[in-house]
Amino acid sequence: MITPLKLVDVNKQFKDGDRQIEILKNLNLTVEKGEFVAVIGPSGSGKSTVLSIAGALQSSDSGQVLINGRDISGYSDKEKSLVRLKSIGYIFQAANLVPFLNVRDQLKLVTELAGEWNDDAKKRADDLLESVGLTSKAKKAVQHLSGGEKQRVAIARAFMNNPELILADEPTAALDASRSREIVGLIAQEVHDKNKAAVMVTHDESVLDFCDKVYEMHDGGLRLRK
Ligand SMILES: Nc1ncnc2c1ncn2[C@@H]1O[C@H](COP(=O)(O)OP(=O)(O)OP(=O)(O)O)[C@@H](O)[C@H]1O
Repeated sequence: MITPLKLVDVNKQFKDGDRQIEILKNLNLTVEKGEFVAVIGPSGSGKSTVLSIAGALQSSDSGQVLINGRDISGYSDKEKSLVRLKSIGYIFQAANLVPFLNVRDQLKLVTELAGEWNDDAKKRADDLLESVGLTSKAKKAVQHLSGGEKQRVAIARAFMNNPELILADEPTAALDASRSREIVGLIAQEVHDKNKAAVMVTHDESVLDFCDKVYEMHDGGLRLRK
């Protein structure tokens, strides 16, 4: 079985004035198919940095980043953008939708970019909208949706290109408690039903019961919380 995400001895430093700070130190993380993993930890401990390295949005200084078994560390920008488009679905704190497009067209857009807007994709868009409860709003411009509805569109969009890996950075930050559980429940459902791998960065302890494993940032690495 191919492992969707494996980080091996990843290091990352940032410049802080004239000194270097080590944010990630020999960090290791493996996420298998069907696994929904949470990463928690104090502000500034490096959670978003882990996610953006796993998502080919920034590079590590050293170590391996294996997406579906292939080390992307040495990939060109063009190769990395292909991995981002086809193999990874992103869900951010703000849903980051295109305001003037309707709900269904948000899903169409990412698949058109991948050159795959065919009959299968159209069916997948409709199935995904149904699974997040938005069939009746498919033609509505997203600027008129509530925060929770926008986040549900973002979830459907993240799954649209059938990526093996889903990365979510504080997906509930803008939502109240009951909407937060609804949103994370939907991510868990998609991950488990479709055998995807997902990593969610969060500070929201009330949604951790949806996750199969919870890791805490500790001294630049990750440790499993019992
Ligand atoms: N591009 C950058 N240049 C310099 N420093 C950075 C950069 N990106 C992140 N940092 C620093 O690295 C540290 C870790 O940032 P990161 O955003 O990963 O933390 P986090 O755990 O996600 O925090 P939060 O919970 O507040 O979002 C912080 O001190 C941050 O200021």
